[in-house]
Amino acid sequence: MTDSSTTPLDPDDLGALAEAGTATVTTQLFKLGLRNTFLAGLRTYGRPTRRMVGEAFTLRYIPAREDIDVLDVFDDYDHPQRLAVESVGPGQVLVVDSRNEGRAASAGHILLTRLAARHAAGFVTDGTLRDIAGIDELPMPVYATGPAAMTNLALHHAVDMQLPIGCAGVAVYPGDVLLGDADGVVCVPRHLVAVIANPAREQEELEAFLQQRVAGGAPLRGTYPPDEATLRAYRAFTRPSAAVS
Ligand SMILES: O=C([O-])CC(=O)C(=O)O
Ligand SMILES: [Mg+2]
Repeated sequence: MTDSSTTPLDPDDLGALAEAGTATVTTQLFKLGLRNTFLAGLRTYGRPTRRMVGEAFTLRYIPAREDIDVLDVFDDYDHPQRLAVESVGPGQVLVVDSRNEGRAASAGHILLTRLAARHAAGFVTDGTLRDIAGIDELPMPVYATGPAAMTNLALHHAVDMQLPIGCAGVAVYPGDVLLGDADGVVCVPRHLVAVIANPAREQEELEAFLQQRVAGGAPLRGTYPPDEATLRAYRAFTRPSAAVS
């Protein structure tokens, strides 16, 4: 296993991923052989002004048991769910393994309001959320499968944090980078962030050019993927002085 948890992250690389978006980033990871990086089936909530990008802070739920998971356990402020919310650092994304179990919520408006106040970059669960109307007003991006009113204790037992988890069928290691946009969330293994940042930026710029050509009436043949003539036109468009020499 690659222990990349200490690989430094360059803010410029994170910016490049955020600009590129999840579609381009999943393609870049696919080019490296990684096919299972997209957390499928999640919806986006909140009113963020920017795309979600940040390192994963993981929290794991296992199934609740009636004799252990009673409402009184929340009297303990050090309950792992509460502790996780109060431990996430600025710019980190709290990502919860809820086992795709949506019949009880992974969190609610108060916990996610606190997370936003701690300047977290976002919240991701493969389960559901309660108080969804309030959550949808938060300035922080939130991803979940939908709403459910029942509190998490009914079916979830928060057991540990900052260990590798599965979320929506994808392995998420603490410190991996989660990128979210309107398509959903992709998990970028931390050591690959620097590898794909520039290629992702280049793919995004080229595709913006191709998109304009197709919108202007160009057929797919010769344009998408671009043939030599289209690539020459692209280079002339991006570097006019280099193209004439
Ligand atoms: O009990 C819960 O699941 C948490 C909750 O409602 C909230 O954070 O507002
Ligand atoms: Mg609530």
